[in-house]
Amino acid sequence: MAGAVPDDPSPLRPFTRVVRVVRTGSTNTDLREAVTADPGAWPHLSVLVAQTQDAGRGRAGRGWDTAPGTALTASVLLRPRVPPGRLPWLTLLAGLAVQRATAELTGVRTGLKWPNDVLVLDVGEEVDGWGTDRKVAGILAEALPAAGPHAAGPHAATSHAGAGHAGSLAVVLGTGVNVAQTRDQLPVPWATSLRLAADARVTTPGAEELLSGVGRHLADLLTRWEAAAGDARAAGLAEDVARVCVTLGRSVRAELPGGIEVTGTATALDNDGHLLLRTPEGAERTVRAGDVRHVRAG
Ligand SMILES: Nc1ncnc2c1ncn2[C@@H]1O[C@H](COP(=O)(O)OP(=O)(O)OP(=O)(O)O)[C@@H](O)[C@H]1O
Ligand SMILES: O=C(O)CCCC[C@@H]1SC[C@@H]2NC(=O)N[C@@H]21
Repeated sequence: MAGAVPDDPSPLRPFTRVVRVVRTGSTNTDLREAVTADPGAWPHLSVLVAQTQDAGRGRAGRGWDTAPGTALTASVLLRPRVPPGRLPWLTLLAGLAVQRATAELTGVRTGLKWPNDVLVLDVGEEVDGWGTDRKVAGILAEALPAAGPHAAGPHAATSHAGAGHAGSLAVVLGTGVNVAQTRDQLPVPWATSLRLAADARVTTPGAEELLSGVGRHLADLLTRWEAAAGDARAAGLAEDVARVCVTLGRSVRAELPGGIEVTGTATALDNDGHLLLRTPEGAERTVRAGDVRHVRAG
């Protein structure tokens, strides 16, 4: 990462450490490398934010393209005190934090597409796989391999009993939000930005303001999630996610790893945050990973 700026003297709450860079390839790649090299320097809820990202990464090896200075591109280091099996919820909870912050700051109606997309709802012509919704943000969660005694960091010192692996998991949670792009600056027809989607009378929030909103919601959701040892249903979080997850109730085509395709109606999220589908034959299928496209019923 080039042009590292010294740590902010008045860090954005609730982040524990804020590092800004002017320009880099990928904040996820940088944060992974930095945490691996010096785990003790990156407490739970540290954030690395870049003004410009030149080689952003999306899910499934795809790129994440944002014109300089038009987007929020940030990665947060988390050491969630939950059993590893509950980790799929993290992407959904981060999506919920972004959904809430974007809606709150712009008045734009946003929702989640399982598992990692934040959408602006009902704003355009039909686009295959996206309906009339448009993608405004994406989440890329990457778990780090367990490391030595420092891996738990200071956060682990407060770990609650019963979480088992308390503090030993480290996850880099990347968030990309399209803030101010014009139509021409967006890489795909199903993308939008907050500026394009918001009422012209609304001032689009800056990336910093957005980051602060996302951080506040994320910290709140994580506290509730950890208090229930990762059981999102018990914490009432599964319901919160389901309320804004527009994939549920839709006809979808899921492309599973290995190229297998399953179609059906998305009915629910299971206890681990996986998507349940009811196939036309009446069978139930669990989608744990892969791409989901929203298709028109009938
Ligand atoms: N700023 C952005 N906003 C919304 N979506 C984006 C953005 N940048 C990249 N994408 C997404 O990334 C993908 C394009 O990335 P890339 O050019 O690496 O794709 P690819 O691997 O060639 O994709 P595909 O297999 O979909 O053709 C698209 O699927 C698109 O959803
Ligand atoms: O929708 C996706 O496929 C996920 C996109 C995630 C993009 C963010 S931008 C900040 C962080 N750094 C990256 O290289 N990727 C994530």
